[in-house]
Amino acid sequence: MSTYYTSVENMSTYYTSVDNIIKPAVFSLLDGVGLHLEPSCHLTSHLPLVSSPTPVILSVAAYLVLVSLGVLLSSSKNSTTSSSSPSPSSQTKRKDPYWLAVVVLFHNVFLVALSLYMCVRITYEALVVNKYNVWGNAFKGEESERMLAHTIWIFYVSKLYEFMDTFIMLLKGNLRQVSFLHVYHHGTISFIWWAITFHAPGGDAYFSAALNSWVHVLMYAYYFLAATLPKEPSVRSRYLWWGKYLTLFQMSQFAANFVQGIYAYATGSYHSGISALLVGYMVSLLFLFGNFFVQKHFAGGKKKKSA
Ligand SMILES: CC(C)(COP(=O)(O)OP(=O)(O)OC[C@H]1O[C@@H](n2cnc3c(N)ncnc32)[C@H](O)[C@@H]1OP(=O)(O)O)[C@@H](O)C(=O)NCCC(=O)NCCSC(=O)CC(=O)O
Repeated sequence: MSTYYTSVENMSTYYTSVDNIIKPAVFSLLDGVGLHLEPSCHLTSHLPLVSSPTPVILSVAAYLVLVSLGVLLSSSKNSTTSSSSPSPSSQTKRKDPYWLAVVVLFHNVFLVALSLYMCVRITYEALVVNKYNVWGNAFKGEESERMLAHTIWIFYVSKLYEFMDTFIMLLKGNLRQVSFLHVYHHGTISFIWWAITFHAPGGDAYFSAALNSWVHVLMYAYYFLAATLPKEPSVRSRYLWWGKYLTLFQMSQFAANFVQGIYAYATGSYHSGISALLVGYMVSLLFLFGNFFVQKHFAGGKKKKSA
């Protein structure tokens, strides 16, 4: 028992010394680029994973290491089996192990339900309880904003949970899905929402959180269908034809956040550093998703079909 307590104590001392390095380094780096996040918000600073950037930084680092290892392992597995590569017809019949199919099913159902909850709750707290306008809202840190701030915290934590998407892709052997776009998006979005949860979990931040939650209701419903439906191309084109419009909807979301970020920056309604970060980030996502859309539905997609 005492060795257990000693090792817990050692771990916590080790974590504190790591935190003492990472936390000031991150804040001075952010200050250097004009993103002043201190002081922390009193409505969220006591919640887990908020008071310091260290947990989110370590989580992203662990995610990147695991994904790199997963990609290396899958690639070497693919190259050793390439001599006996399966025919396209056997690939369409390839089945995931039962346990993985169940995990994917629950993961997607859970995220549809959670995203729906977050979308409704954030919209209700912002527009009904706090009587926000659609855009141009400052975060005041008032008591009436507590529930909104707490739901934004759930939204931030859900971005860490969404790392599961990449592990699902790797476990299914879908290396094509583990793209730069995907890893860039998953590896950065949690840090951005940590910054918002830490300093200003309300005001105009409600807009992108509510909109993204709504997009994710549809996205995880799409993934749920994609995982449950038979792999025959005729079935997929019959029930998953709307994937193309989902991508366009995601891009419209980024465009709306881009314009909203410029509006918030220009009017000074919300934190200027976070608004500027949002604008730059949306440009990168628009570019990457635009490229994904063209590759999948025009260039690469057409080539694949004719191959
Ligand atoms: C239509 C999209 C939603 C997804 O495009 P894809 O090319 O990945 O779609 P696809 O038809 O190949 O996906 C079907 C495959 O995903 C598997 N699948 C099922 N559930 C999954 C999950 N939770 N995560 C990852 N993959 C999953 C299915 O079993 C199936 O594999 P099988 O065929 O083997 O059964 C697109 O718009 C998109 O987002 N593309 C970018 C890629 C990406 O990583 N997006 C998600 C994070 S970005 C994001 O989240 C932005 C945002 O916030 O809007």
